[in-house]
Amino acid sequence: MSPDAPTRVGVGGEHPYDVVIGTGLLGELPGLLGDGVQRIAVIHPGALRTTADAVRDDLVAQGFEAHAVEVPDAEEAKTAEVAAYCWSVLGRIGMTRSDAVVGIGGGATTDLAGFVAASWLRGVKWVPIPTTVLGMVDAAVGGKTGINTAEGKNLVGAFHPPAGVLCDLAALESLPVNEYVAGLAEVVKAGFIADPSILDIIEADPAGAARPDGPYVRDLVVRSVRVKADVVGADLRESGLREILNYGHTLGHAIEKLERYKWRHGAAISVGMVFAAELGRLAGRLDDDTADRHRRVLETLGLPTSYDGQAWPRLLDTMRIDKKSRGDRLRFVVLDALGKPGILEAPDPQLLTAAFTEVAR
Ligand SMILES: NC(=O)c1ccc[n+]([C@@H]2O[C@H](COP(=O)([O-])OP(=O)(O)OC[C@H]3O[C@@H](n4cnc5c(N)ncnc54)[C@H](O)[C@@H]3O)[C@@H](O)[C@H]2O)c1
Ligand SMILES: O=C(O)C(=O)C[C@@H](O)[C@H](O)[C@H](O)COP(=O)(O)O
Ligand SMILES: [Zn+2]
Repeated sequence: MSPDAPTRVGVGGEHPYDVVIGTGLLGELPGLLGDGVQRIAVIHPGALRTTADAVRDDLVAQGFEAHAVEVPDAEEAKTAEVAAYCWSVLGRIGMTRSDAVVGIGGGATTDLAGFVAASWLRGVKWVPIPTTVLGMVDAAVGGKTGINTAEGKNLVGAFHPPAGVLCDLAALESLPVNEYVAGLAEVVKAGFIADPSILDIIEADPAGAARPDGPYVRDLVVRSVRVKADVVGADLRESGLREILNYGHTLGHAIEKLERYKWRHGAAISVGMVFAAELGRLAGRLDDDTADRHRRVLETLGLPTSYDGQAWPRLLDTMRIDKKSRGDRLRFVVLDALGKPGILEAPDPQLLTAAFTEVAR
């Protein structure tokens, strides 16, 4: 195998597919889309217009009828209004059940594109082409698609696995360093919940790990994708195991909402993971070293690990509508050891407050 050959990570389950990781992958797209596709809607934000146009032109050159559909940037795209705009474009171009959606961009764009694909005609094929590290290692893999509502993050959505995922690492060259670093929070998450070798790589050279053109990009992406693929291949619909991917997200999503989505997702879940580690420690489930390691590794990458102490009542209120909640019972993913996640059911409110005190500033 030549060093530039793409790595393919298989995602199992009812509708298996490949996550292809490498460079110069555009030629792989028709193969992932499979037979029978005539029309393709290429959903993308303005920031990725050049890339989307190149993909569209390439598809047209190969005989497809491809349309670029520009949507607002980042979290602004994850709204019912933007989804409705996309549905209206799909209607106008005559997209049928044998056609397909391609989403090009960060996790926000692929979450929207996947949701549009899941809901249009009750489900058409789609392929995400993630262009952020967060999109590659997490959002584009696993078929969790959705949009936000005024009440909170990702409250409307569907499980709709893609036909394949194209992670072209060359896209990361134009990604601002702060976006790259924010995305590393999900990489660190994969390290804590399942593959500690990820943490070893980062800790051995944090400056190198924090660079989108650094020496560990491919290794970190492949390892994190493997973690995600193993989990979602076994539990697409989050009936159990998949909840571990929500490590740090209960508080993280509440922070995002309070910040009106001006904080990056990765930054919010960075604070959320330190909170979850403190919760695990205070519940007597996680050892001190592993709990402390969270703050250390996240801070060494330049990620935030604290949040406004005054916000606790509002955060607590927002967390009640977290998807892991069951009725009045809050549920949190915590660690029992490195790589051993579990669920903390309905923790005592005093425990929650004590854990938050550890991240409050
Ligand atoms: N579905 C899932 O399983 C899942 C998993 C994790 C996160 N998410 C979601 O993903 C979203 C966060 O994704 P994100 O961190 O990728 O943020 P994002 O999609 O908001 O993108 C961040 C910014 O980077 C820009 N950008 C993207 N690619 C670029 C490139 N190659 N060069 C230059 N600029 C580029 C975007 O235009 C945007 O401004 C959140 O909405 C989160 O809820 C979903
Ligand atoms: O794939 C999953 O499952 C995850 O929980 C991955 C998370 O990183 C991601 O942010 C996801 O969108 C959160 O899902 P939600 O169901 O809590 O909205
Ligand atoms: Zn996430």
